[in-house]
Amino acid sequence: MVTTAAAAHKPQQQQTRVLIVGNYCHDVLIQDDTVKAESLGGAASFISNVVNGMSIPCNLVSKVGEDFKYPVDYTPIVIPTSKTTVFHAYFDLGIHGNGHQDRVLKRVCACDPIRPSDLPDVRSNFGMAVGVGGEILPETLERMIEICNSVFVDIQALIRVFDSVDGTVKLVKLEETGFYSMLPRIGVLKASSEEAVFMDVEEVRKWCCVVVTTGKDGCKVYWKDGELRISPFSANQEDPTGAGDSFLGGFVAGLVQGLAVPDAALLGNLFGSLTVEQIGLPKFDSRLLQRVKDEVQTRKMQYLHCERSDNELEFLKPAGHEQFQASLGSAKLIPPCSSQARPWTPSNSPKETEKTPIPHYTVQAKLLVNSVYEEPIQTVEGKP
Ligand SMILES: Nc1ncnc2c1ncn2[C@@H]1O[C@H](COP(=O)(O)OP(=O)(O)OP(=O)(O)O)[C@@H](O)[C@H]1O
Ligand SMILES: O[C@H]1[C@H](O)[C@@H](O)[C@H](O)[C@@H](O)[C@H]1O
Repeated sequence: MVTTAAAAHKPQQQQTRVLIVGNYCHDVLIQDDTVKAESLGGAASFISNVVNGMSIPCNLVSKVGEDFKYPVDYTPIVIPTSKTTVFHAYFDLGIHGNGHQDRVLKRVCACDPIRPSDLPDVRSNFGMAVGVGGEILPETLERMIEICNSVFVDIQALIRVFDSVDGTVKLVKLEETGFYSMLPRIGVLKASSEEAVFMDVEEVRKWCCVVVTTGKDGCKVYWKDGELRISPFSANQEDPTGAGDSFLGGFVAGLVQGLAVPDAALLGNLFGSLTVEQIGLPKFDSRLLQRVKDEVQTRKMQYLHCERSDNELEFLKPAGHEQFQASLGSAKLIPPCSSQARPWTPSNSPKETEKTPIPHYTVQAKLLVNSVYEEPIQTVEGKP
């Protein structure tokens, strides 16, 4: 893996494998002025969901307020003087501003930033800077670079700014942020295709690996000397929320287990495709997860016949990549252990007369159909 000079000089303490840094949040999905669903959100929750699903040990640093309302595997830091970060996602088809194709996001509450002193005093193999609401500060990323062998960054943690009146998420150019000079010391920068236009990919790829996710078309990996398109898996999209986060979780899960970049990106595409098929935080079927883990083990055995370096990202497609893709694709076809009712989705917006039963699609999300939701939707903290 990419090892930074700073990391190489640190005393080798016990390592946890993956350190995820970013705030949990409350997601509210809205269409036609109605709350359609609420879910645990934040890139940290989607990524840990995948990494845990793949049985990879990790540690997570997140801040929430006392109003935080979901059960989670990694206890967040509770800030008594702050509220949990809240995002409202508007799926109204009429809204297409600000480069968002499928939804407009508004941050209506923001919890405190994560500071260097909040990070554990223990080395990690992979650090993931995955903020959603501006909680990753330049000094936080600096500290992550010091304590992690390789740092993966979601560009959304770096380039989001928030409208001072209604919290609408806007993006700024990466060069204009205080993070730009750190690029040579990070391992991978991940962006969606909408976010990628806010950086000069040709410039950034000279410094670190760039992965651009392209929705139903999969993703593209750029590095100094080359680029590769990685094929998608087909999916019936219900809700795009968190697809990029789950992609990053799958990608890192693959790399942690020693897969080459193209194979790890396939795993990212797989988890991205599984995520868009459910609303909010997805619940992965246990048989599917087992099969994916088995396929990864089989793939690793195939690597034993190839000469590979242990401390650098391997970019070239290893022999058998297409077979690995087919195996993961067939894992996706395993019927789920239990069938699920079809919930509300941005694309199948329910008619007034439809009475959809409330489905139990994930333990950590609840669905409000033609809502009996009584609290007013806030557009900005403290304002109706
Ligand atoms: N409709 C789809 N069909 C199949 N795979 C998809 C689909 N949408 C997304 N994916 C997978 O998920 C990955 C991430 O999707 P996308 O590029 O939309 O990220 P994103 O815009 O960052 O998502 P979000 O902001 O909602 O987390 C893609 O690279 C792809 O592998
Ligand atoms: O839960 C979601 C998810 O993490 C998205 O990737 C992010 O863009 C949103 O801000 C967040 O509310």
